[in-house]
Amino acid sequence: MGNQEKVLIVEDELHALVGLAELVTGWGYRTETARDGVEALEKTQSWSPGIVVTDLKMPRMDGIELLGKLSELKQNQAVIVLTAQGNIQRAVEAMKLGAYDFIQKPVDATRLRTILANASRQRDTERELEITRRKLRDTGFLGSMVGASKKMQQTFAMIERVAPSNVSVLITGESGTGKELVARTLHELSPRKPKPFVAVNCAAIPETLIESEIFGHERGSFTGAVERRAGCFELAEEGTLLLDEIGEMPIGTQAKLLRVLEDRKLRRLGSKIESDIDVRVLAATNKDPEHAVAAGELRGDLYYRLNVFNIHMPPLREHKEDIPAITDAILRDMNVKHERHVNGIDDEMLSRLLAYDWPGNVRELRNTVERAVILCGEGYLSARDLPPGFGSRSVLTTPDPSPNAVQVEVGTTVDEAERRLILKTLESTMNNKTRAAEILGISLKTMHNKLKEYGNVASGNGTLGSEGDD
Ligand SMILES: Nc1ncnc2c1ncn2[C@@H]1O[C@H](COP(=O)(O)OP(=O)(O)OP(=O)(O)O)[C@@H](O)[C@H]1O
Repeated sequence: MGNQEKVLIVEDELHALVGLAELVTGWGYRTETARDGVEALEKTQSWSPGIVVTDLKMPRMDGIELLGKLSELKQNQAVIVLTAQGNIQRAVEAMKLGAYDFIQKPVDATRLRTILANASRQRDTERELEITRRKLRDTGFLGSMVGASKKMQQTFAMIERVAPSNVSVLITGESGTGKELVARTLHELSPRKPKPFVAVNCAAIPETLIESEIFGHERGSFTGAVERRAGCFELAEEGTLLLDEIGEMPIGTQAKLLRVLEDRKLRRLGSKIESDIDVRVLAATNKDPEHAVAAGELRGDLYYRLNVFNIHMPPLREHKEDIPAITDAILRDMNVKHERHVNGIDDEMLSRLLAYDWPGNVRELRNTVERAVILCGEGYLSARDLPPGFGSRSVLTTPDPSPNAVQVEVGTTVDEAERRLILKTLESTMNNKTRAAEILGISLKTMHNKLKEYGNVASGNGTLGSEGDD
């Protein structure tokens, strides 16, 4: 066979150990041996086997403990467990802990050979994927994220480092910098990938509903709770939950959230029963979390619980060198979305994009390019396809009253004047509600409530309470 896969065989019974090692070496694998879990751990560190075949019952450290330690180290070995006859529960336990497969003793050589061949094939595929991922990262891609600048490469490295584990991550950065995209990428690169990713925007949900939205409720637990409803935690079971705009969550709800995170147990509103949960929790905020803690908007203990790792997204103006590549990726998306055939952008447009400060960050770039793709349709985008007045001023930082003025005649009610101002500001931010709320000095929650009043219902793709980009 000539397979050069490295196989570590762990067995306390010397006779069996030697026999297995000879067998496996005879099939063309490189083998090493260990007499218990402790020795096996040392060998995995120094020799990096792709496959570990281990007995369960051993002195010092047994097979189950070894499995746990290996999965903590995240070296992704395929672990094949040897179990005593009739001890199927232990085998099931091992599979739950991430073992690749199990085989009963006395070992059937044909079966072991097949399992090893399959495990080795799977390892090859994983390695190829890893190489492709690394190549892509070197050229500036991580999942759907684009960025070859030093700042983005540092972010990518951090994402790759923390993605496979279960730790909480607090993602900070200005609005539109890609915080939600980071959360999705963390999920995509984690073993939770096949399970749901649920995002909930805490600012977009009225205070009275937020607890039921997050924790779920039983029928009749409050007025309006006509039927039992699963909350975000349950929807994200075994997957990942992003709590967006965490600083906007009411303080009382923060206390309940902290308890859920600490106990890993959940009780729906109005229920007496607690159930175990397995959800990885990520949080995002565009505020400075330390200021939010100092201002009493974010509980300090919750902040420390969520901020096990911090990923800070830089504003686009600090990594403008990524603008061409990000624009390219957006163009490809928009061609598909709007069935257009745009090939690229011309030099003048590119220099205009590079000269601008992008207060709305990548979201603003995305909206600008989308508009241009719709207008242009095919060939190359040119400066003509940019919005009127683009770049001559920053609509978001220094509003110029002339093009964005709101007409308010005497006799207009205060409510109506407010409505016009809110809608006009929203128009100037290309429907970016977070930016508009910032400009108006109101909370995002108030913005959403107002829009609901005006009959403009917030939409989002799979995001509960999302403000939507487009
Ligand atoms: N590095 C990137 N590469 C490609 N697209 C990006 C990148 N960063 C952000 N985007 C895109 O920009 C848009 C805004 O990103 P996202 O919604 O993740 O920002 P955010 O920081 O969560 O914003 P907010 O604070 O307003 O919720 C999305 O369409 C996202 O796909």
